[in-house]
Amino acid sequence: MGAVGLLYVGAVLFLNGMMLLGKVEPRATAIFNLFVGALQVVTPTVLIIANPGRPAEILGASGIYLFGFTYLYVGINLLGGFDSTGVGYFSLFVAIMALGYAYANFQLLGDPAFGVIWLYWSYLWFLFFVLLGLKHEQITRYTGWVTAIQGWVTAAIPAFMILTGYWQNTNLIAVILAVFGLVVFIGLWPLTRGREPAAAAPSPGDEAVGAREHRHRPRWT
Ligand SMILES: NC(N)=O
Repeated sequence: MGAVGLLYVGAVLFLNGMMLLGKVEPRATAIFNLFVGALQVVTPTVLIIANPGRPAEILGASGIYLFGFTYLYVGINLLGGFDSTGVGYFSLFVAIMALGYAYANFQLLGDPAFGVIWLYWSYLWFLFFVLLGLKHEQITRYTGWVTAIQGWVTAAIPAFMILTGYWQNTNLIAVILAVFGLVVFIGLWPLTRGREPAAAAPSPGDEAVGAREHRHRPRWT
């Protein structure tokens, strides 16, 4: 059941990445955050109720709320136009907790591939903290790319592999993911630097351009 939710996590991360890259209007993205946020609160609740007395299942399910609440929080923030610092500092909490879940996957649950995936999520939620909590908008484009790529690599593809029975040899998958993450997320840094969208405040002669930028820029930063 967790894999079904994870599939749609892939979609919401992809959409959020596209929003940060200025491709999707923030309020349109907000609605899908509400869908997936609700799904990722219902899913662990059902898993916990269905698995009483199974600590490993409950441990696995407990982490899903970190993300369900993130997506609900983002969706409501974007629709209401609220300040992003709450989501930003909640993301710091998620980034720290994700290190604990990475450890649990490596040491307690015997799933090194998901250990690495939790490290990816810790990194991404730390970027959300820097972007939304500390408001360092210069990493918007970098964060957009990392978010969209993680949607596929940490969620949609693993979920589909689990659902189809191809999620095997998790030691090998862990090594591939670790190398991929290091190469791509370091390589993206110089490629995305200095290529942020123009500043939000347009000059008086730029009204039409400024209005267009404003429509497409995520207002959660
Ligand atoms: N599991 C996540 N990142 O929603």
